[in-house]
Amino acid sequence: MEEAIVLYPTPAIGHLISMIELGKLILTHKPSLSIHILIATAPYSGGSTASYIATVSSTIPSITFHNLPTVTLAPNFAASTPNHETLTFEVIRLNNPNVHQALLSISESYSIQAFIMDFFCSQSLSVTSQLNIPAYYFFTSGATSFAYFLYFPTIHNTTTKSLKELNTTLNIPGVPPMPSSDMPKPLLERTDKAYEYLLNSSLLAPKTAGAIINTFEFLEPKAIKAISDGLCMPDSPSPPIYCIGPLIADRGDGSDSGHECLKWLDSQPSKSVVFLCFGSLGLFSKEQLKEIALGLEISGKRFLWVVRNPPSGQSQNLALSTQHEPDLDSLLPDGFLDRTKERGLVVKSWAPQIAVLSHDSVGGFVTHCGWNSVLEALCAGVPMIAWPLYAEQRSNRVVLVEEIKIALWMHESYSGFMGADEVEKRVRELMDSEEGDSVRKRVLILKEEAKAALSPGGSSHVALAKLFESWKKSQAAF
Ligand SMILES: O=c1ccn([C@@H]2O[C@H](COP(=O)(O)OP(=O)(O)O[C@H]3O[C@H](CO)[C@@H](O)[C@H](O)[C@H]3O)[C@@H](O)[C@H]2O)c(=O)[nH]1
Repeated sequence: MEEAIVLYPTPAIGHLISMIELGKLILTHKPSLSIHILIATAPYSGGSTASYIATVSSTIPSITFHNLPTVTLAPNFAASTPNHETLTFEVIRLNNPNVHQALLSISESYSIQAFIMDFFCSQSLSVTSQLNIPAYYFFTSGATSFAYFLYFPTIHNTTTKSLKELNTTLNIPGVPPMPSSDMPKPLLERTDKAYEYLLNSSLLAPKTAGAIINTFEFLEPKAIKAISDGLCMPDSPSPPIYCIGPLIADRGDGSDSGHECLKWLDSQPSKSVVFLCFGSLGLFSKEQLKEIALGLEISGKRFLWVVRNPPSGQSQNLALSTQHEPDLDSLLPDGFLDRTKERGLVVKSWAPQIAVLSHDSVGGFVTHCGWNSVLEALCAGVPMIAWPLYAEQRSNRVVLVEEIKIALWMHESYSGFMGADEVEKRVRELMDSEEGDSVRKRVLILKEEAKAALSPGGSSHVALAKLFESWKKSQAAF
């Protein structure tokens, strides 16, 4: 019987693309395998993945997508939940019968070697253990985040308070000193449903056959060592980890090449442009957009800025529903576009980020610190300014600035507001100062190390080979 690997990403673009890239990577080394990818209904919109999936589907015959039947959240569920992560967990929970059915149907024609699920899909472990299929986590953020997720049950057991009340610095093996308030939002509140789901994903880690992480040894050596030494799960056996990254989307189809912003970049001097883009979901208030505009204007620097409409109603600064094109004239200061037209371009809603970061004219990146954005900048050798917004991005900022030293810190007010003077100061600092030079040099070293990690004999290449070996062993064990 032909052998297959089944992948189960969460539908969010920041999770789904790197999982599909993992499928492609597996195929380059094991072309005889068949890759099956289960796609659950997206609980919110935020970055369309349809054209990317269509391209993969039509160009790589060994990858088959299985759209799981649509599940419906209870009425008012979305409105009553404080975190978008909870919506994802709920969709995954409701999909368990569909996953069960899909696995049964795939196994009629294939021998399933492994089931690789997103860390957020841990509830499907009950299905895979019932069917005796070895299951692995795929962790789409860095090893440092994985280290604190593994340690999270320990933190949970040592206090009855919520992290948001602790106001302390957490000392977690392999993790730089972490202010408790910089932990991911769903971990801050004990009564939050997402807290319970994430705690459960952490507790279930020892039941997996291993965890695949989108990082590489040189990038996060301390976290990787601490996890491998079992320090992050003091009370249970830690799963083996496979750091196979960096995995970033390969947009080799050239679909982005005609975008107006790339043509504009062609006319800008080398390394002169600061790119500002805030992930698949990031939104700012109108007041904040105005401050960014003023900061960019007084900085005198060239810029390319992706602007979206401000949040409305329940959306908590996140683009969880379909976005309308922003009306730039009403959102930005009077005359801003005209005054900066020689050196700046504002793009509405979405830019081809990977192509932009790889363009020679781009010299800096103001980012929300989503892990894919970080890896994409690193692979392009572009230094960053860290402006975290949601999910685990505040802890990523600590790691990027304090530990890896490829980003500058942006200092927000207590409410999270960033004044024009701060925007101006950091942009100038990145482009013109010694601090900027220092992060630029460091990111170029990491760019080379990333390539080396993926090359034959490199750490990620070796980790992938070990992962393939483990499939044989887990098959034997099941
Ligand atoms: O205008 C845009 C905006 C985004 N992107 C792409 O969208 C992806 C965004 O991914 P990421 O930077 O990781 O941000 P999120 O979409 O916010 O990703 C979620 O998933 C990540 C991986 O787990 C986490 O690190 C983040 O905090 C979490 O919010 C990247 O590939 C970007 O290149 C574009 O191409 N154009």
